[in-house]
Amino acid sequence: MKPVLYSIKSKIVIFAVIATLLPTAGLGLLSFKQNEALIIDSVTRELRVLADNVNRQLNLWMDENTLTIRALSTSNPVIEGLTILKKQTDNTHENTAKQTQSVMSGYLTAVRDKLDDVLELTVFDSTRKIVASSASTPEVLESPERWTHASLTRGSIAITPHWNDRYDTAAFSVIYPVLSYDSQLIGAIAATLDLGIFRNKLMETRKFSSGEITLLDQNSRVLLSSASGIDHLAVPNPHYLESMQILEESITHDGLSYPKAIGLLYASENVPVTILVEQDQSAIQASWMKLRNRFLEFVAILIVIVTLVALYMGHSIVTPLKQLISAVRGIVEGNLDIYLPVKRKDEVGQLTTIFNQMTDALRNKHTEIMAVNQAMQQQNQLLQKLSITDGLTSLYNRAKLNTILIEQLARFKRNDRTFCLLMIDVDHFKTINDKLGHITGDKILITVASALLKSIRTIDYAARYGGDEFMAILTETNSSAAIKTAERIRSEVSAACSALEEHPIQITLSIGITQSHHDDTTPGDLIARADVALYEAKKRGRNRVYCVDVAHTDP
Ligand SMILES: Nc1nc2c(ncn2[C@@H]2O[C@H](COP(=O)(O)OP(=O)(O)OP(=O)(O)O)[C@@H](O)[C@H]2O)c(=O)[nH]1
Repeated sequence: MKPVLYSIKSKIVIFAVIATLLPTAGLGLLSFKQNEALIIDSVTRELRVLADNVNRQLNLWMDENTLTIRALSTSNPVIEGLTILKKQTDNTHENTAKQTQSVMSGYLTAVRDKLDDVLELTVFDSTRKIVASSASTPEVLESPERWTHASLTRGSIAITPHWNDRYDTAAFSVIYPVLSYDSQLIGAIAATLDLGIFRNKLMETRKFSSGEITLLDQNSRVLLSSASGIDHLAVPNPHYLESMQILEESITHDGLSYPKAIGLLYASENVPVTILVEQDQSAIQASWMKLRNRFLEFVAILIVIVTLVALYMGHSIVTPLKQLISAVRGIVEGNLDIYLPVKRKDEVGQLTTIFNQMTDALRNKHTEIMAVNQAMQQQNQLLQKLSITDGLTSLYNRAKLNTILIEQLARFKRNDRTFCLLMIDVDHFKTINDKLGHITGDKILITVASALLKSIRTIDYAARYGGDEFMAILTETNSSAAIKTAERIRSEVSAACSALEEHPIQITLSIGITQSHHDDTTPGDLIARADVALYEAKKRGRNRVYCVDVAHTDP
């Protein structure tokens, strides 16, 4: 049996699977690559929109607070208080100064209490000395050297956002100049804003995206984050610090909010903070993996379907082929009574039809050949019979007689079983012929042959030696028994010829007999002795039997 791999069915299945798998896998890989790029692109776009949104919110928040503090810087209590203090400093009225400071502090406290975003309000005089504050111990602001006269006249100074331990929140201070009614710089007002309040806005913005938003200070430390569990002032990994320089570029990194993230850094316009937006990369990968698994499932199902179809196709080809092979084997073994039912109209059906036609033709030819064979056999048998038979009498002919004598001689030498040869001649047959004609002569010869055959046993042989001469071989018979048989022949023949319907005739026979001798080597030896015996019978007056092997009395 050949390996299964070489069968037509296996080849069809292997081809079908390869033909399905190669293009599907190729297209799948291509589409994965494109999908991956599309997903990353789409996530980056979403993060950019989110960062834009946060930036806008931050600007709005800053604008609102700027308006409020600007309004405060031009409020009467602040301007008048600073004007009074300036004059009192000049005139050194200490009590009045303290009273004015106290009034101003009360005013600032009242204002701060009304503003949710403001943690603390502090007023400085033109020498950058604190004169009033809403806080009992005002925040120590950055070195006053930074807010020089020139810088204040430009509008405002923003102090870098930082974590304020006292208020336990991310704070952001802004300083605005205070001008007198005649536009002289008489001091400044500093507002410390609560960035923590902005977290609610971040959370609102985050509703529209699955990304997390984190605000970083200028040292890349966390000020505020929409994600829970992020410590303030946590320092992101050094990768962030590098990324700070690559603003607006999406990066994949060890995230702050997620183990692996796609993130975007964005510099805020009005507030000196960096906006970091991040999205969980594993979630993106999970959706990609889900897509990949769907694709693999699809490919697996496709391969199963293709394999089943290929198996069915292979089966539909191989099964009829196997039937044909088995039928052809049957024909080779000689069974022509085979018919295969034609169930299909395709090439296999055509092949089956042709096969049936071929077996029909073979059957017909076989029948013809068998008939011819039989006729030939009959002819052969006839020829064989004719070759050993005398045409007129149907007795054995001379050639067969010769063969029988050879066999009998051999047998005699082998078993020492004596046999006798009788040479029989119709007396005066020429005269009969002449008188009655050859046709009647033939009938008489046939009658003599028939009577001869009746007179001997089935184990004996009778032959026509030629003309009116016949031979009889009596097996396992000695001379005396042969003489008796010869006499019986004579009387049988005589009786038969006398009883002929058209020409009853008196027929006599002369018979010469010899027994087998041990020195006989050829049939001729026996025939010669039988001939001598016949001659002697004729000589002694015909119508008698003479045996050379027994003593006869003289006639
Ligand atoms: N009708 C017929 N006659 C045959 C046939 N064969 C030989 N004969 C004739 O048989 C005769 C034989 O005669 P012979 O053998 O000469 O002698 P006979 O007349 O029998 O005389 P004896 O034998 O001496 O008594 C011949 O006339 C042959 O022509 C045959 O097949 N048919």
